[in-house]
Formats: sequence, structure tokens, C-alpha cells
Amino acid sequence: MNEENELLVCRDVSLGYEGRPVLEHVNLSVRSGDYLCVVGENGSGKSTLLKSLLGLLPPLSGEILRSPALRDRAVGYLPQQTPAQKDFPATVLEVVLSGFLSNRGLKFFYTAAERSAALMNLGKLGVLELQGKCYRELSGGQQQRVLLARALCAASQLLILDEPITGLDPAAAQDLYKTLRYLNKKEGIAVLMVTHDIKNALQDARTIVHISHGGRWFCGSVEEYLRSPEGRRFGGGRS
Ligand SMILES: Nc1ncnc2c1ncn2[C@@H]1O[C@H](COP(=O)(O)OP(=O)(O)OP(=O)(O)O)[C@@H](O)[C@H]1O
Repeated sequence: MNEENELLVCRDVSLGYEGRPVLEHVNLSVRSGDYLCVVGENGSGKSTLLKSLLGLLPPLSGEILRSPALRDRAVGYLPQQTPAQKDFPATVLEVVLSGFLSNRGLKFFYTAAERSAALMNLGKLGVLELQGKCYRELSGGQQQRVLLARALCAASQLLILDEPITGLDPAAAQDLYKTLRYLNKKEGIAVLMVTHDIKNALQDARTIVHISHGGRWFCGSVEEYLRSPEGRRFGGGRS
């Protein structure tokens, strides 16, 4: 890694499946405190990029570098929710504590420090009073907050989110964005989000990545994006 504040770096990376590339020559840096939104057409490769950044899909070529902080602690990940996940039969506290599982090796019991960190993260997201409730009895917005608290247990530096407002009503979506702004600005947590909500991306992001079909790739500030052909097409006239 070249710079101290870099968390994740893609160097001339090709990504795809069974030897067939979806994205080629990807160069990207995610820095601490960044707020990066990945937008673009359906099927262009946004989730493929996310899977690779999470280490779930090895690159076909090139390299993805992680800062030592990210190597020691897993990245906080908020996946797209499936119906089965919404029906998960566990208490809220158990769901949040499970965020520690990837970092704890073979230890079976949660430590007192992990329990108090889980409660602190529930408090941070304003849902501490839900700790004893059954997760599947919560509303969609409450479930997203609980999953964010879980993601914060896994990582304190970088949150990766895949279309986090899917299924939320407009008020719950705004609520979630407000929480993400708080975590980014006040806690210094970098946010990397795949989203189709271009209005919010233009409002909150510091960096926009736009992926077009055929793997065409734009990466720059909101202002640069709005001047680009992709941004003029997607940017909803805000130029
Ligand atoms: N497991 C897989 N095996 C083979 N091809 C895949 C796999 N997952 C995705 N693809 C293909 O990779 C391409 C990019 O898919 P991806 O899911 O990354 O797009 P996306 O931009 O996230 O789409 P959307 O906006 O619809 O969520 C598509 O052509 C898709 O068919």
C-alpha cells in the first residue's frame, strides 16, 4: 500500500467467474473516512466488485491489498437481506454478538468485553431497548439497524453495504442514511455502498464509482461525476 490511510487498494484487477471477466483493469483506493457509493446499470458488476473486496471472490488477475487493520479484523458487511434472514430465530443481542464470530477463532463463549461492545453498538444505533426481542418480530428498519450494529462488531474501520435500503419505507431509509452519515463523520468509519438510490449517493458520497455494461468504469468526486457522460445520464439533471 502506498499511503497510510488506504484501507483497500485494487491494482489493475480483473474480476469475474470461471475465467470469464466481468470487470477488467479496476484501479481503486478506499481510504479511511471515505464515503464511496457504487452505482450503475443492473448486471454491470457492482456486486461482483463487492464480493471481491470482501475476499469472497478471488481476482482473475491483479491484486487486492488490505491494510493491516483490515487483515486483523473482518470488514463489517451488511448484505442484501433475503427472506430467510428476515425470519432468523434468535434474539437481537444474539444476532449482534454473532458479528464477532469471524474474528474469534475457535472460542465458544462471548467475552464480557464483546457483550458490552455489542450493547454499545445497539445503543449507538438507537435500538438498545430491542436487545431481548426476537429478531424476526422487528420491522424492516429495525432489522437493518440491528444488522448495522452487528457489522460494527465485526469492524470499526470499514462498512460495506449492498443496497441497504431495499424494502425500507422512505422514512426508514432516511433514518438509515442519517445513521451512516453519523458513523462516517463522527466515528470516522469508511462507508462503501452499492446503491440504486442515485439521489442519496449524490448527496452523501465523497467518491462515486459508476460501472456501465461492458465494464466501463468511472471513479471520481460527485462534481466530476456530474460532468461525466455517465453522471449526466444517471444524475437526474443535477448538473
Ligand atoms: N456466481 C456467478 N457466476 C457466473 N456469473 C455471475 C455470477 N454472479 C454474477 N454473474 C454475472 O456477472 C455479471 C455482473 O453481475 P453482478 O451481480 O455483479 O451485477 P450488479 O451490477 O450487482 O447487478 P444488479 O444491479 O442487478 O444487482 C452479470 O452478467 C451476472 O450474470
